[in-house]
Amino acid sequence: MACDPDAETVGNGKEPVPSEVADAIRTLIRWSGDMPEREGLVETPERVARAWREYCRGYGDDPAYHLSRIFHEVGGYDDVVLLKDIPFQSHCEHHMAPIVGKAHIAYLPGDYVVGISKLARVLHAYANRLQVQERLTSEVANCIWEHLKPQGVAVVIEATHGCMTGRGVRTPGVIMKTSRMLGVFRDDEKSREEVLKLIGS
Ligand SMILES: Nc1nc2c(ncn2[C@@H]2O[C@H](COP(=O)(O)OP(=O)(O)OP(=O)(O)O)[C@@H](O)[C@H]2O)c(=O)[nH]1
Ligand SMILES: [Zn+2]
Repeated sequence: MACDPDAETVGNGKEPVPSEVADAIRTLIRWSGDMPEREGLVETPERVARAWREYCRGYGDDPAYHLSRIFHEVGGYDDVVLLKDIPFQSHCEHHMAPIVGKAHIAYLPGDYVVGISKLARVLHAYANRLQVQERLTSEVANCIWEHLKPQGVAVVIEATHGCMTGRGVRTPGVIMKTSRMLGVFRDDEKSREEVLKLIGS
């Protein structure tokens, strides 16, 4: 079941919800202790189904596509490019609970640069799936490494996990931080220190 990556069409009420999906959500509501037939919950299964299609629209969004329009470096700029504090939402694959945070994506150009919004698009294409934060971090870095062919990539992600706040260990305020460094940011300590200082997180 592929998702349409376009948020304008996914989850906007136009897509029919298969009856087995709505039935599954009714079962979950009943198992949670409520009555799916009561007035306020009658339309909830369809809403929830569409909401999940929207949360998971990344399955229909090819991250590499966003890096398919790259261009030769312009203006002699040969230093780090950083997109900082990119907000994102994802869902953990263990509990399907929200992961909410921000990402910092930096690269040291090789022969190519890319429109800066495309880095955020790559992030969202992977984040809008069921994830673990470590894999999300690696996937974003690897995709940029492979398709932009830079000298270095650094991806740092800081996020809170709903499965640790509203349930389970119930420890609000905890931030999980992950990083993935490739190329010069992995191999050269000075370059790594510089990019981490620029990210400043
Ligand atoms: N490493 C990592 N762990 C995650 C992520 N999201 C959720 N988790 C953890 O996944 C683990 C699943 O552990 P289980 O013991 O199988 O599940 P559980 O009994 O619900 O665990 P508790 O959350 O401790 O109640 C938990 O420790 C979660 O905190 C993530 O992105 N990365
Ligand atoms: Zn979880």
